Amino acid sequence: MAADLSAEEKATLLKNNLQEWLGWDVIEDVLTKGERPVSIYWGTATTGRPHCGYFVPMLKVAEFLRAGCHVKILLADIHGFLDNLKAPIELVEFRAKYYKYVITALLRAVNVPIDKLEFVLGSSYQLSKEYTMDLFRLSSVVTEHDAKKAGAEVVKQVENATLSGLIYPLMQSLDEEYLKVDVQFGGVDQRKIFALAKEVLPKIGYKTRAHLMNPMVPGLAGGKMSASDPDSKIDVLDPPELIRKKLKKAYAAPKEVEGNGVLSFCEYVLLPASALQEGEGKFVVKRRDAEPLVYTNIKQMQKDYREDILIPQDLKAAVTDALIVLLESVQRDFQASPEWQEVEKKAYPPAEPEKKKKQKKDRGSRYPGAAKEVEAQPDGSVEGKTQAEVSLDKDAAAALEKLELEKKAVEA
Ligand SMILES: N[C@@H](Cc1ccc(O)cc1)C(=O)O
Repeated sequence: MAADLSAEEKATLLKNNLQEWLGWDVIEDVLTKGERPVSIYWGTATTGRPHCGYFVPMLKVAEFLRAGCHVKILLADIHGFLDNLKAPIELVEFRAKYYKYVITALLRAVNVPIDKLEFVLGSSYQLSKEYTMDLFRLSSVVTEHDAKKAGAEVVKQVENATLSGLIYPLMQSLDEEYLKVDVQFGGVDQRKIFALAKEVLPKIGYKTRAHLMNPMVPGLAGGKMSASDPDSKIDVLDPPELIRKKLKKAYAAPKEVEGNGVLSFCEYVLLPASALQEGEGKFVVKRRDAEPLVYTNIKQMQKDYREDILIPQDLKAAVTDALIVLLESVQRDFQASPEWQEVEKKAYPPAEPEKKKKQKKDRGSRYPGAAKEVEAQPDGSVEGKTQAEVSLDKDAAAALEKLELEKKAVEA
């Protein structure tokens, strides 16, 4: 398929739906020479459950593959560790496995052939002697100030921040060299890390790469994505009824195109996904008392939406149906894979039993303060930690306990 695309057509595909790119000449060079495919990587820190928003970078990955690129997906387990110090590395590794299953299933759901896709686990090379020494070399040419600035939009910003947040952007820069790619792809939130990589790799004798950036797409459900509101994200394993419920709450004000997550999902996922299948993207919106609306591009959708021809209710219903179909495919893969199910249990152990056990113990405690310690606020936060952080701690504790038990079982 890619063989019949000209260098120009490939460039158009690569740039489609991007917000920004840096160092395009690097790509241009490889494309015009035409001797080998452009190689690109996208990295993801393996932390919380990947949600529907992951379709957005995946559709870009699909376009890269279609343009004949060699694509690597970095399952950045060590970055997950650096960003969530509470999570033991074993847990983060299980999450990396879980991410691999999800990403593969998302790509399958949009019919992307993944033979030219390569998964790389961060810890498989980031602990080598060479990498470690290069990290030290980088740390000797990057100031604390610049490392901190680079991570500002990506690394979790906390009080009494640890050194891990400074190591994170350095490693992300180094990954470009070790993954032997021409390009790093990511959201525009990665921009400052990309700029750091561009500047500092030559200082330790490596070449600079090109950087491609996706816009930040508003969340599908709810107004803002919020950790304390579980309804603000749609998990890839959410059942249809829950998807319907969450999408009902989605923010889609009549005639308002800006910040409209439902329209954005059409622009960055549903239209490109159908374009991959049929050559030309097509999205159909059924209406109660009128002919269906058929769209092949987002401009027309936005225009109709502004003019209230395409109304929120019909748009939401159509997106809900399309999403349910996509996720049905993902969930079928999940049901068919006992290995994936096993990994899911280990990567995200249910926090509930842990909580009950703790409270029971605390009730009998001799220390009156102890029971209060685990009391959650209405928003799920505990002692200044957000609900997400709290459940991460619980996940981590539960997972660690399980691992210990398993280790003991193996030893016995
Ligand atoms: N910073 C990326 C993850 C990442 C980690 C390492 C990389 O080399 C690339 C990307 C994120 O926000 O998820």
